[in-house]
Amino acid sequence: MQRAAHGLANAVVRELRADGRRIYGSSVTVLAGKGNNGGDGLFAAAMLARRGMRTTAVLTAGSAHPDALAAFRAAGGRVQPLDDANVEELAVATAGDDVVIDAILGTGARGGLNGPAAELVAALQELHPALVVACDVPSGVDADTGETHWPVLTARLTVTFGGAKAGLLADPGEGCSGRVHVVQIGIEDHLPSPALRRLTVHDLAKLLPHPGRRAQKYTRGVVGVVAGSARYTGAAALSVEAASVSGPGMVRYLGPETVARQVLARTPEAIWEPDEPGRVQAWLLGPGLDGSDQLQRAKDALQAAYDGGQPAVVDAGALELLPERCPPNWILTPHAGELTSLLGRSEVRVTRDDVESRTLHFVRLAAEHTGAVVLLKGATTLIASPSGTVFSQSDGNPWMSTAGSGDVLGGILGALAASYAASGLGDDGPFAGIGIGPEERWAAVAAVGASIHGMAGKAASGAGPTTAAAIAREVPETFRVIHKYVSA
Ligand SMILES: NC(=O)C1=CN([C@@H]2O[C@H](COP(=O)(O)OP(=O)(O)OC[C@H]3O[C@@H](n4cnc5c(N)ncnc54)[C@H](OP(=O)(O)O)[C@@H]3O)[C@@H](O)[C@H]2O)[C@@H](O)CC1
Ligand SMILES: Nc1ncnc2c1ncn2[C@@H]1O[C@H](COP(=O)(O)OP(=O)(O)O)[C@@H](O)[C@H]1O
Ligand SMILES: [K+]
Repeated sequence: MQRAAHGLANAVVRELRADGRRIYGSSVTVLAGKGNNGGDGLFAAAMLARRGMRTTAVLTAGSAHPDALAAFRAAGGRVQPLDDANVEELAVATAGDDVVIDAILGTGARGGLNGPAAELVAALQELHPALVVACDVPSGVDADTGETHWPVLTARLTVTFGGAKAGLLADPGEGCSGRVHVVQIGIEDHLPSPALRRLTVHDLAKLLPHPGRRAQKYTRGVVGVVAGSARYTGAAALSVEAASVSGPGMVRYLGPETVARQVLARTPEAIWEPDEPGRVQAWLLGPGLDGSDQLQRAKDALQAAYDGGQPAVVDAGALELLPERCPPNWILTPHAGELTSLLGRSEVRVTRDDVESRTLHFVRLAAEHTGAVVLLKGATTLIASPSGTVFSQSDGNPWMSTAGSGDVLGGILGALAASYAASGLGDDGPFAGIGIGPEERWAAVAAVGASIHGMAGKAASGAGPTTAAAIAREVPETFRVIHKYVSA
């Protein structure tokens, strides 16, 4: 607990300094519950008091961790028990402080806040405190699932102990957590392996396909794309362009001539396949499909992938064409609305709101039911393997929620699937090197794609508007940025 508190106090100090604030004389209020989470918060506040901060503890449950409370008092902290009568007064006072530490509930919570603690947090959320730091997990967020019991005080920083909890890496919990800082407290060897895995740029550097010296286009992987229609020409143009710049040997486009002309005007490297397509190592099926001809092409391609054992990235309109059970090297890419329909196909009746409030649960369920990798798009993208592993990537920014952004993701994924299918995901390759087992490799491939898409989008956006086309154009530079980490 001392290590955790120390890590928390240090993180508060760093955050204040980064804001250009002095530590001495600044004010901090810790909202302390009665369990160990409150204990961590009180010990941390005692350390901050000894560094000259003006400290207040609001005890939200009447009692508090006895040793931590004693340490806090001994360090000169002021104690304010919360009750029905003083909620408003304490909310206003707390919101005026330089720092608020949320240490009401941690991993031992059952359900969310209630009574005066809930009222205090709801009032504080409205008052927008300058800096909120959550202890271990924002109170009200389920540490195991990311499901939230409102109200929750949105943190700028969550200081968590031992390892990043799943609830900090899946929405809506991630949306309440701000940046996540992990403090090692010496119990890591005894913790179960984390339920969610996030690939870092160092992982990507190891995993990205790299053409060997004697590479030629057919050894690097060919991706077949069935996308677009007279109505949604752009989806074809964007997904083919994105596929083409994501490192395959070649892109074959299947679709009507009118659309193909526009696709080729943008990406002359692509090959139009009016009739029987040539061989491919992977498929991208679905962006912007409309009309029976394109649906038929997607159906035929899906059948070819099924029979030939090729990976297929299945998006948008093609999600309706899936068989009941998919091969484990297929990657389905629904957004929350499409996941709702996908689950409906296996008799799981949910609304989009249900999916958005339990992202981890439903993405896992969809992978279980379909047998495929399911990539749920959103601010945080979750990728569930049918084997149970879930990756969480959050590399983009909200400017990426723009029409066609998903088509670009599809193109990136299709190209990567072709590259990996051509080079093999081998037993002793880079995936094994970073502890990714054979049964979770296609999910890892999808996570690589989601991460590249996010990084490219963030680079294209900076901190302002961007377009899907700009995201695609940023992909080659994103590969170069990642490759710089190879020797780092
Ligand atoms: N584990 C470790 O190795 C380490 C753990 N560490 C720290 O411990 C934290 C976990 O501590 P914890 O187990 O004491 O639980 P915690 O989250 O403080 O709250 C539970 C308390 O609140 C109560 N309560 C429950 N639900 C409630 C609700 N809805 N509304 C109101 N009250 C509710 C419940 O009381 P009950 O209802 O059972 O009487 C209980 O007393 C963890 O997040 C981390 O900060 C670190 O020090 C590093 C090492
Ligand atoms: N708030 C957000 N922050 C970061 N990325 C986002 C956000 N919202 C959406 N995205 C990303 O943008 C893409 C949107 O895809 P999709 O919903 O299929 O849109 P479209 O069909 O218009 O292309 C996804 O990759 C998703 O992860
Ligand atoms: K907390």
